Amino acid sequence: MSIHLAAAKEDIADVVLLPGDPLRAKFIAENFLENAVCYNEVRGMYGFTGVYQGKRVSVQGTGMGVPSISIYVHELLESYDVKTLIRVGTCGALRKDVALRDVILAMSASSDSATNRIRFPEVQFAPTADFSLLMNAYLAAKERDIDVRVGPIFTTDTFYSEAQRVVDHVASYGALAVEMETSALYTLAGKFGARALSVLTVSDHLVTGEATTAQERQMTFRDMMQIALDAAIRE
Ligand SMILES: O=P(O)(O)O[C@H]1O[C@H](CO)[C@@H](O)[C@H]1O
Ligand SMILES: O=c1cc[nH]c(=O)[nH]1
Repeated sequence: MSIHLAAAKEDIADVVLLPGDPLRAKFIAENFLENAVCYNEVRGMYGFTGVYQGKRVSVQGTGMGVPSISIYVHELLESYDVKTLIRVGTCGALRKDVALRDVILAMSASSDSATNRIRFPEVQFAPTADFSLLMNAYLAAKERDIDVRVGPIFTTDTFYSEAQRVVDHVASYGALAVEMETSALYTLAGKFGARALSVLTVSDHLVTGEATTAQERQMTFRDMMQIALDAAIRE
C-alpha cells in the first residue's frame, strides 16, 4: 500500500506502462494483457496487472501534468520497487515535419515546470530516456514496420499556454512535440535508478491545427501501446 495506490507490493509488476488517462490503462489491460486484474481504483486512477507474451506487466494511469505523474511514479519506485516505466501518452506536434498520429520516442525532455528548479536550485538538470529502453522501442517498431520519430520533446505545466513564443522557441531548437509529464518521469527514474521512456502519439498539431477526437485519444493509438509493450519485455 502507498498513499495513492491500494495494492499489495506483489500486485504490481516490475514493468509498468503509464498512460495519463486511466481509461487508456483499462483499454490496454482489456486489449493487450491476458488475465488482467485491477489493483487500484483510488481516485479513479485505474491500475491493472496482467500478462503480455508470458511476462507480467502492469499499466497504471497517472493523471495529467508533472505533479500528478510525480506522485504515482514516486510511489511505484519507492514502495513497489518498479524497475521499468514506460509512459504511453499523447502530445502536440510542434513542427511541420511531424504529422498527426506519428509515434515519437522521447530522447530527452526540456521543461518549464518549476519542479526541477526546486529540486536542483543550482543546476539545469537534463531529463533523459534510458538508452536500452529507447533502443528496444526503436527495434520493436522497426520489426513491426511502424515508423517512429526519435528526438527531444518539451514538457509543459500549461496546456492552455499564453506563452506561444516559449513553445516556438523550443521547437526552433529541435523539440518535436509538447506534452505534460515526461521530464518528471525521467527525473524520478534517475533518482531511483530505474529505467524510463516515453512513447507518445501525436494527438493534435500546434502548427496546422489538426486534431484527433477524444474517443480516438482514449481508445486507439495501438501502435504506441504495442511498441511500449514489446520494449517493456525485451531483454
Ligand atoms: O494523453 P496523456 O497521456 O494524458 O498526455 C497528454 O494529454 C494531456 C493533455 O490533454 C496531458 O496529460 C498530456 O501530457
Ligand atoms: O500536452 C499536450 C498534449 C497533447 N497536445 C498538446 O497540445 N499538449
